[in-house]
Amino acid sequence: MSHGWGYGPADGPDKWAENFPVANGPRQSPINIVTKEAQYDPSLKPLKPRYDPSNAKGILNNGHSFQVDFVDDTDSSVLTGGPLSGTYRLRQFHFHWGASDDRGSEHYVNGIKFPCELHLVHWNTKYPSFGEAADKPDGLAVIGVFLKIGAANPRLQKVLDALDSIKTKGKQTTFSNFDAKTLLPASLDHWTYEGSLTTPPLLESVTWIVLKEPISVSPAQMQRLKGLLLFTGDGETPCCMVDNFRPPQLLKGRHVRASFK
Ligand SMILES: CCCCNCc1ccc(S(N)(=O)=O)cc1
Ligand SMILES: [Zn+2]
Repeated sequence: MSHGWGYGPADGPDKWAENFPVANGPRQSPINIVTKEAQYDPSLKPLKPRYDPSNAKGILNNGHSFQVDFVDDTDSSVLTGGPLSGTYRLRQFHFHWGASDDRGSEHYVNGIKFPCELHLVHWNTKYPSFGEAADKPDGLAVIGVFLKIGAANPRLQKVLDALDSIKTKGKQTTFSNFDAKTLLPASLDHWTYEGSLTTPPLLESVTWIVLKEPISVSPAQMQRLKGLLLFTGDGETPCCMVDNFRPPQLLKGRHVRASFK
């Protein structure tokens, strides 16, 4: 029994507003980033991700992506700087991807799609927990990183190698000693805007920080992502987890700022 939403014709993004009316709200994500309209903001501070590899906890197939979860009961893996005031704790990271390499990312840049997009999810420690922060306008901060087809990325390997043990929905396994910082590109130049979760409950609580520089992924590495299954397996016909991305949403008057000239 799926949790009511997905990415298929019957339960996909065009249907989400039926159960999650905020889908038509004023600050929905993702968006198409039109770089010429992004204003350079010199007041944006350098982005400071400080992650402790020992906080990595587990890896889970949640039925619509897979996520690597982190221990977030102390300030040992945090994000500060950029547009953020205060301290945001790393909670999890996950990916969105396509059935073919011509699509997969959630954000576009000047209409360009990437085959995959990585999201590192953080919550504002002014709130007592992720759950408390998740529905506050300044509750969450997500770093978006584009993946571009090219040379194999050795830093993805440990994550990809773990996928064989979480092939079906609900499966999870331990995943320890992983430095999420190694998934970030050399440059932390970014675009930033106020938006939302890109999956239900689509809460308008996310300060988005989308990095300009992509990281690489090889076609073979992309293939391994596409091998993940949606279903628990028993009885249900297995179906590959692909095209788990929401299309770009209306800006509705929002402005995107750039941290670079
Ligand atoms: C209140 C419970 C919310 C659970 N939902 C988590 C979640 C985190 C990040 C994103 S994303 N794709 O915007 O980074 C979507 C959904
Ligand atoms: Zn995401």
